Amino acid sequence: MLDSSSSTSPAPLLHLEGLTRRFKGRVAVDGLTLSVRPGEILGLLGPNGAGKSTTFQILAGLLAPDAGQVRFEGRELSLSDPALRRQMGIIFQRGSLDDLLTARENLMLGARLYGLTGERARERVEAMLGLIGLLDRGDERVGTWSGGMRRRLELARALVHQPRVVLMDEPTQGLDEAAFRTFWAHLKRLRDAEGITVLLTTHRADEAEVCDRLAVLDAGRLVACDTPAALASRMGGDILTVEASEPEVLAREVREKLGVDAKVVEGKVQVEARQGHALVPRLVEAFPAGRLSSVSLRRPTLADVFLQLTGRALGADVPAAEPAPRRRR
Ligand SMILES: Nc1ncnc2c1ncn2[C@@H]1O[C@H](COP(=O)(O)OP(=O)(O)OP(=O)(O)O)[C@@H](O)[C@H]1O
Repeated sequence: MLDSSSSTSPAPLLHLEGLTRRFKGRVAVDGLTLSVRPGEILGLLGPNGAGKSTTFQILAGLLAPDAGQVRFEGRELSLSDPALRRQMGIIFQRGSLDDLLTARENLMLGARLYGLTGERARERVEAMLGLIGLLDRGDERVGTWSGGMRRRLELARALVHQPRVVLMDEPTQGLDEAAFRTFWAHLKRLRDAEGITVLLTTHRADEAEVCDRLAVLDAGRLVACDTPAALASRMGGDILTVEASEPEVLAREVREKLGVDAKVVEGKVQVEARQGHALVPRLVEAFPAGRLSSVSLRRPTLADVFLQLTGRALGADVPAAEPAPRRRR
């Protein structure tokens, strides 16, 4: 079962059933079935080309699926249905703020687009500015703002009409570590304050770690869906990484001499081992001085989980001409 956490789950707010989209015969999204629970932050995780943006665009009503359906609170809805649109807030990968307007004006514009006017609109604009910690900056034009402040404002604008679901396509793309952390602190605060459900796309392992659940996509297919902790626990133990001048040769020798499964990942020899610390001295003893440039040990990340699930690094693109691999279990 791909969605291994579904048995105890509440009724889904949003349910995708067999969503499929092809481009010139090539399948970008391949029979995607996925439930998003009320109040959760669900991340669609996968490398470039996995089908995340295509899924986002289908849900945002920008692209028609070739097959499949979407249910909102159990009702089948067309993705262009205004009733569904009003329940959604959307943040696109490329920002869409008006640089010549102030933060308040940008939010007011967002409110008006969804039919909010007068005192109600003003109340929502002020509440949103407060929740993203920018109340005292509201009268500044946003053209000069940092990437992190702009993303927070986009988040506030997506929520100004009180949607139930927020869709975000790579929301923290290009943000530095500090801006990334601040964005997520505000996202979680807004989720709690407004009771929203969030579906986002990401290819960042650090962003995947902070989602409540992850749907792992590879070549348009769902390969796993679970909490980050449950996915990480699928890895047997520690990750030992060895840098050396001839990694392929070293990996073969490590397999032969130590009887462990060593492979080359992004130019370094990598071994997954239950007792990683016990392997370090064996490794150093087995190879003469100078063969190994460095040896390091760490806990597995979601990038390692992705590699194990798909045989592909999260940072790598899905090759355009490659036929979709067979589904793994
Ligand atoms: N408009 C299009 N025309 C043709 N092929 C497309 C189009 N949009 C997406 N594709 C192809 O569909 C596949 C999935 O792309 P998609 O953009 O959904 O992946 P992604 O996981 O979002 O990657 P990225 O993070 O790079 O956006 C890729 O092979 C891509 O080249």
